[in-house]
Amino acid sequence: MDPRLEIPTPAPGFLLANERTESSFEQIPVIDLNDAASRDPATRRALADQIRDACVNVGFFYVKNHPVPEDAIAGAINAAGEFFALPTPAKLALDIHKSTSFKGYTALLGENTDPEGRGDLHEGFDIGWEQPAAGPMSGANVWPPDAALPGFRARVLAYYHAAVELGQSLFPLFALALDLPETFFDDKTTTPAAIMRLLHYPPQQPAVDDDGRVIGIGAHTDYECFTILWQDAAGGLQVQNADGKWIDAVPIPGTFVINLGDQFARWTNDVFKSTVHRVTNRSGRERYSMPLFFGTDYDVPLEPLPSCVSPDRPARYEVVMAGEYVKRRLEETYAHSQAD
Ligand SMILES: O=C(O)CCC(=O)C(=O)O
Ligand SMILES: [Fe+2]
Repeated sequence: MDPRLEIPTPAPGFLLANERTESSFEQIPVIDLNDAASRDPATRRALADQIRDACVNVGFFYVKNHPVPEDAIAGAINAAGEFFALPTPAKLALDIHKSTSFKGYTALLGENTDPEGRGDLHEGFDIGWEQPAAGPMSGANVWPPDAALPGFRARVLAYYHAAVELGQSLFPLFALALDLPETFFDDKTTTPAAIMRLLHYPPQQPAVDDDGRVIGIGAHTDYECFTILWQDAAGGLQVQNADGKWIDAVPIPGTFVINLGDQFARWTNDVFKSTVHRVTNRSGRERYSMPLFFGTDYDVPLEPLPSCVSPDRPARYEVVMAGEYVKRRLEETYAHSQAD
C-alpha cells in the first residue's frame, strides 16, 4: 500500500493555501495516463498526486499512454499542412477578423501575443464546437470549401473530438489533485469551452528576429483552464521557470504537452501555476502544432476555491465569468492586427 494513504488527509484549506512550491524547475514531468481509468480509488489518487505536483511546481507536464489515436493526430496534422499551403487569398477568405467569435484564419504577424513584441511569426486556423452554446463566444466555425480541400473538415473534427474527450477525462483528475470530489467540474463543463488551433511556424530567419521582438509566438500564458498541445518534432517550445530561465519543452513522440492556463490560476488563487511560454522555430524547417484550449462553460464564475484562500493568501483576482474573461483576452490579442 502506498504509505501516503496512511497519512490522515489534512483539513481542506490547510494543504492548498499553504502549499510549498519549487517553481525553479529544470524539467517538465512526464505523467503516464494508463491509470486514469482505474477503478481503484488509490490508483487514481496516486496519479492525481503526480498531477498536483506538476500543477503547483511547473504548470506544465507531458502525458503518455493517452487515448487519442495516432491516426486521428496524423489526419489533422496533414490537413493543417494542406490548408497552410493554400494560396493566401483562399486563406484570407476565412479571415478571423470577419468572425464575431474568433473562428478562422490568422495570417503571419496577425497576432501579437506579447505586448512587447511586433507580431508573431505563425499563421493559424481556429475552430470551436460545430454547434456552440449561446454566449459571448458563440458563433459558427468557418471552413474552406470541400472542393478546395477534400476531407479537411472531417479530419480536423475527428481529431478535435478525440482531444476534447481527453480533456473531459482530465477534469476529474484535476479535481482530485485539488482535494475536491472527482465530480466537482461536471456541472461546470456541460458545454465546455474547447477552442482548437492549427498552427504553422515557418522556419525563422535570424534577420527577421534581429531585434528579438518577432518570434514564433511571444511569451504569454494561456487563457482557459488547461491546454492540450500536440507539437511536431521541430521543437522550439520553451517554458519559463520562477528564476526567469527558459526550459525547453522538447518534443517527445507519443505525448501531449498539458499546460495550465489563467482560468485555473484564478480558480486556485495561483496554487496551480499558469506558466509563461513561447515558441521560436529555429529548426530550419516548417513547424506545426495543435493546441486545444479547454475551459469551463462560459457562464461559470471564476471564483477562488475556498481551500485555496487563507488569511495568509487572500483572494488575488476579481470574480469574472469564464466567457467574458476569454473574450476579453482574445480581443486584446487581436487588437494588434485589427488596428492595421
Ligand atoms: O505551438 C506551440 O507549441 C505552442 C502554442 C501556444 O502556446 C498557444 O497557441 O497558446
Ligand atoms: Fe500558449
